[in-house]
Amino acid sequence: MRVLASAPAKIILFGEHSVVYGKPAIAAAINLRTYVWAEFNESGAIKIEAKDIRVPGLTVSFSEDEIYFESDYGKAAEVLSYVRQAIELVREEADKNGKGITVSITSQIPVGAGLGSSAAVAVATIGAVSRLLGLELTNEEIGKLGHRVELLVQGASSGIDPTVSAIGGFIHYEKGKFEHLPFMELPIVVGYTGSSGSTKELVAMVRRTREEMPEIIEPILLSMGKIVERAREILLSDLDEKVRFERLGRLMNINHGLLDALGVSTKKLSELVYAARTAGALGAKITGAGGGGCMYALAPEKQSEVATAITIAGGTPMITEISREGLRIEEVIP
Ligand SMILES: Nc1ncnc2c1ncn2[C@@H]1O[C@H](COP(=O)(O)OP(=O)(O)O)[C@@H](O)[C@H]1O
Ligand SMILES: C[C@@](O)(CCOP(=O)(O)O)CC(=O)O
Ligand SMILES: [Mg+2]
Repeated sequence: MRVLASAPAKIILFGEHSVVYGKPAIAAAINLRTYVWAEFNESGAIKIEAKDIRVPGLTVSFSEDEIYFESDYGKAAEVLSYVRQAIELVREEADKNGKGITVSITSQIPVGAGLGSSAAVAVATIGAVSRLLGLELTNEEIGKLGHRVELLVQGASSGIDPTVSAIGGFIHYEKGKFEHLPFMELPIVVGYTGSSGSTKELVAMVRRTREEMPEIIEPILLSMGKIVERAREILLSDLDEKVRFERLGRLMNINHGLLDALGVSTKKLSELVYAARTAGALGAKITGAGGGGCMYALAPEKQSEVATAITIAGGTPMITEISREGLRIEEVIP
C-alpha cells in the first residue's frame, strides 16, 4: 500500500513570536504544498528520502578514479528531525513499531523562510503515515500531533503553524484553541529575501532577550497581542473593504516595528518591507520567525507594482492565494 498526503504553507498575518507566549495570532494557509509518500518496506527501518532539502556538512573528495563522500551525520540527521519525530509519534499512536516505513518528500515551500515548511512537512508526514498504519485521525488531531513534533524538535512552539497547515483557511489562534475567520481573498504579495532563518534559534533568541529585560520585552509582546485583537475585530467587522485594508495595513506596520525591536528583522527584510510600502502597499511586515525568509505586503490594486518593487530591491515576489484546504490525502494505492 502507498499513500500520498499533502499539506500547505502558511503566512502569519499578525502575532508571530508573541503567540509563543500565549498571545493570540492570525494566520492563513497558502497555496504552496509539501507532498509526502509513505509505504512499508522490508528492512524494518525508517527510511526518509528528502528530495529537495539541502544536507549541510557534505564533503566530496575526488582522486584519480574514485569519489569519496563524507558527511556530518549529526547535521544531516538534524535536518530530518521533523520528519523522523513525525513518523515516531504516529508509530507510537498506532502501536505498530515493527514495520519498516519509507517516506519520500517533495516540497514547493522554501525552507526556513517563515512560511511554515517545518509544520507542513510534519503534518503531511503524519497524514500519510497514519493513513498507511490504518489510524483514523481528524485533521485537527493531526495538527495537535504536528504541534508535538515542533515542540520536540524546537523546544518551543505555539502550535499555530501545524494547526493552520492541518485545517487550512484563515484562523485566529490562542493557546492551542483556534477559530476559523470568514474566508476572504486578501490582495497580498509575499517577498522572499532568499536567505533563511532557523525558527528554533530565533525563538530561543527572543526568549533570552525577554529573560534579560522582561520589563521592556513583556510590553512589546503584550502590544503585539493587542494588535491581533484589533485586527480580528476589523476582519470580522462590516466596514467598507477599503477602510478595513487601510486599518489592517497600519497594524501590520506597527507589528513589523515591534518585531524589529525584538531583533528578528534583517537589513534585507526591512528593505523589502520599505520597498513594498513605497510602491503603494498599505502595510508590510515580516511573516514567520524572521532572521531572513519572507515578508508580506497588503496591496489592494497594487500587487504588480509591489511585486516589481520587491524584485528591484533584490527579493523574489510571490503572489499567493489563501488555501481553504489544509491536509489532503491525495492518493491511496492498495
Ligand atoms: N521538504 C522538507 N523535507 C524535510 N525536512 C524539511 C522540509 N522542509 C522543511 N523541513 C524541516 O524544517 C526545517 C525548517 O523549519 P523552520 O526553521 O521552522 O523554518 P520554516 O518553518 O519557516 O520553513 C528544516 O531545517 C527541516 O528540518
Ligand atoms: C516564531 C513563530 O511564532 C512562528 C514560526 O514560523 P516559521 O517556522 O518561521 O514559519 C513560532 C511559533 O509560533 O511556534
Ligand atoms: Mg517552522
